[in-house]
Amino acid sequence: MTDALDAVARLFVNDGLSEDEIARQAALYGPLADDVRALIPLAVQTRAGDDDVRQAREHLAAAMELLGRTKEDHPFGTRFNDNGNFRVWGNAVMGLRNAIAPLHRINHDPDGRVWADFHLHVGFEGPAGHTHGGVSALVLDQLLGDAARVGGSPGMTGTLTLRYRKPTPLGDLHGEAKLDRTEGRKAFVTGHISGPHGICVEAEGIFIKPHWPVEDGRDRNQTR
Ligand SMILES: CCCCCCCC/C=C\CCCCCCCC(=O)SCCNC(=O)CCNC(=O)[C@H](O)C(C)(C)COP(=O)(O)OP(=O)(O)OC[C@H]1O[C@@H](n2cnc3c(N)ncnc32)[C@H](O)[C@@H]1OP(=O)(O)O
Repeated sequence: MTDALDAVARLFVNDGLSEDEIARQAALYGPLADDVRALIPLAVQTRAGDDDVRQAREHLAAAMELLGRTKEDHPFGTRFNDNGNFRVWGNAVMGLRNAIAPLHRINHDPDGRVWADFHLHVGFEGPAGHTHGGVSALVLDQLLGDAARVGGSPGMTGTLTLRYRKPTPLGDLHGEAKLDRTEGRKAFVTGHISGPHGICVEAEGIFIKPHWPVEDGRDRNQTR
């Protein structure tokens, strides 16, 4: 195992938390991330003047001082308990504790399709008024990877190919993905993002199951 893969495995931890404790932490830290998320478009759009911005920054500095008093010194990783309650709370796309994560929830249909309705605020802008192409790739990487996992072939992204068919607006969007087939350790997955005027980005991905044993979390809860 390489050092990098070793680090992935080390952050894959059964922390033995009770369901009550997980619920307590979700109720405590989820709203904190929501508040920070709400700040991002405000930083882009506020018209506040010198005094208000200075005051707001003092409040934020005080909040950062409070929050920084005790903290972990490593990324969140993947945590789970004996019930198979998996948590990826630091995940960039759907982490409950991650303020940049645009997805609240990924839904799983019985036929293996995974999908999410989500909202991209102005902090995700690329071309004027539209979604940054890298953000579409970010969301599709997660959706396609989750479809591979749900289909029983969890893996790292080997190749992700995108076709940007038309500009993706900001705002309310839909994304979905489905496992097409597997070949050995490779899972071939397709998906897309659509907006009010149809499909904007199509994706094909190859997800490769690492050599080391992976607990895939299939048929288990995976909370944001
Ligand atoms: C303990 C925890 C473990 C967790 C594991 C994941 C579980 C996921 C669960 C839930 C997912 C939820 C959703 C997540 C979504 C987000 C995912 C990301 O963002 S992942 C970050 C970006 N991706 C990387 O950083 C990969 C970096 N690359 C690598 O680590 C390796 O290159 C890896 C694992 C992709 C392949 O390495 P090899 O050593 O296993 O590959 P070789 O043995 O050489 O090849 C195996 C087969 O795959 C093909 N292959 C190899 N690399 C390929 C590639 N890049 N694209 C296409 N095919 C490739 C080869 O041609 C070969 O095919 P032939 O068996 O001969 O037919």
